Order: sequence, then C-alpha cells, then structure tokens
Amino acid sequence: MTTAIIGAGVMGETLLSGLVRAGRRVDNLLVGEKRPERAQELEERYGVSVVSNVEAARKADTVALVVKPQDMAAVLEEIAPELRPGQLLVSLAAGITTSFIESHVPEGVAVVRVMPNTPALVDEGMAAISPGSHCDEAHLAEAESLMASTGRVLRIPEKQQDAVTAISGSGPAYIFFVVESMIEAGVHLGLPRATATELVVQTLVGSARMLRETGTHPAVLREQVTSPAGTTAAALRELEIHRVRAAFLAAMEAARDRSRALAEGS
Ligand SMILES: NC(=O)C1=CN([C@@H]2O[C@H](COP(=O)(O)OP(=O)(O)OC[C@H]3O[C@@H](n4cnc5c(N)ncnc54)[C@H](O)[C@@H]3O)[C@@H](O)[C@H]2O)C=CC1
Ligand SMILES: O=C(O)[C@@H]1CCC=N1
Repeated sequence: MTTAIIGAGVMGETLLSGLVRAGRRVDNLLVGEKRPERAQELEERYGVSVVSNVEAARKADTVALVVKPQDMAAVLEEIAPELRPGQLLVSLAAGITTSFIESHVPEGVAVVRVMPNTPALVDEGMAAISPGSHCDEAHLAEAESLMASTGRVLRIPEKQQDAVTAISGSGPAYIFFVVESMIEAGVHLGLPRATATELVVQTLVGSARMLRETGTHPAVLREQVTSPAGTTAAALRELEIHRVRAAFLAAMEAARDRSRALAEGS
C-alpha cells in the first residue's frame, strides 16, 4: 500500500515522521510539496521521494491532503484527473467538508475528514475522523490506522468536526499559551527562567498524567489542591475575577466559527 502526503509543512511532516517511526517503509511513501527547499529538506531528513502532486495521486492508494484550507480547491483540481473510484483521500484541513472534496473529484473516490493535532509529533496526537459518502468500513479503518501511528483516534459524526477543531485541533496552542503565561509569572515572582520553565512543564505533565491515569473529574482534582483559605483559593479567585473560564468559552466559539468560515472559502 502506497501513501502520499500532499503538503508537507508542520502537519504534513508530523504525519510523515509518525509513519516512519511506526515502521512504514519510505519506498511506500510519497510526498508532494510546492516549495523546492522544503522538498529537499524532507528528502534529506527521511529519504522519502518528493514527486509532483499528479504523480503522488496516480501512484498512491491513499492520499493525505495536508495543505491549507485555502489551497485545497487548487490541489483537488490538479489531482482530480488522476483519481479513481475506490482510492482514498484523507483530508486533514480545518473546515473543509467531505462534500466539498467529493464535489471536486470523480464519483466513487472515498473521502475521510480528519482533525489531527501537533502532539502527534511525540506520538500523543488526538485525531477525530469522519467518513464521507463513498467511504466504506475498509476506507475508514485505513484512515484510522494512518492516524493511529501518531496517537489516539476517535470516530465522530462530521457535524462535530468544527467543534473538535476548536477543542483538540487548536487545543495545543491554548495549553502552550497557559504554559508561557505561567513561566512569565514565575519570572515576575523572581524565579530564574530555567527554574520557572522546569516547574511549569513538569506540573503540566504531572497534571495531565493524573487526569488520564486516575480518571477523576478535573474539578475534584482541583479541589484536592485547594486548601481552605490557602494559596490556591487566592489564585483561583483572581482567575474567576478575570473571567478566564468565560474567555476559554469565547475563544473556542471563535475557533469553531472560524472553522465554519473556512468551509465557505474565507
Ligand atoms: N498546524 C496544526 O496544528 C494543524 C493543522 N491542520 C491542518 O493541516 C493543514 C496544513 O497546516 P500546516 O501544516 O500548519 O500548514 P503549513 O503552511 O505548515 O503547511 C502547508 C504546506 O503545504 C504546501 N503547499 C501549499 N500549496 C501546495 C500545493 N499546491 N501542492 C503541494 N504543497 C503545497 C506548503 O508549501 C506547505 O509546506 C491545514 O489545512 C490545517 O488546517 C490541522 C490540525 C492541526
Ligand atoms: O489554526 C488552524 O487553522 C489549524 C487548524 C487547527 C490547528 N491549526
């Protein structure tokens, strides 16, 4: 089975590196990438063949589309003449619907929409997948196995994809923003930057493992840290005064709305 990745930027390389780590032979992988210097970098780093999009589409059983949503129509128009019924297109682009892709390719080409995230780079990715209308169980299983090489995979109805994009697709950026803010706060409180960074990163990793390994509700875990009239209660009161919970809700609604707008080409 040959897999092609068209668009090898941040997310395309994340997928490529995951497939290589998972033991996929590079002679079963092809890459289509517009920027020549980037193509050369990937050939040197992975020993993978970078070919034209047309050749990638002709030779591959599965084609992963990892270009920006705004570039999707042009790529589909370019590769459509090479595509055949039964072939699988896996789109990782935010906002782009399976019906949009199906309307640009020959009848019978199977389409799966995926929302991945960058922790896939360390095999801790979260991907949500949804089938298009010509997609059978084998196609969905193939997309699932592609994404399982870099983390967890959830099957979801496509109508949930914009919300998923707002939560787990963009999610790592919110976490990194919180981490950055806590490190800066540590520096303001007089800690050396390296000390603040180690404290925050280990606190994040430890808290994440507690959530996963205990299965306890986050509110309960938070209460366990919050001593009566203690330091944590003082800090949490400030977060509530500054409406941080409401800000998270507004931020994720904005991301969901942006994902919907990308579907309309804006
Ligand atoms: N970066 C992230 O955290 C996530 C990104 N995505 C989705 O992944 C897709 C790619 O995003 P990034 O990797 O962040 O963007 P990027 O800009 O890093 O990568 C896009 C790549 O596509 C290439 N490209 C553009 N037009 C092309 C064409 N006609 N033929 C071949 N290659 C072409 C560009 O040269 C670039 O290397 C987007 O649709 C985005 O919505 C989804 C989830 C998370
Ligand atoms: O910001 C974006 O549009 C992409 C999709 C999800 C994460 N990054």
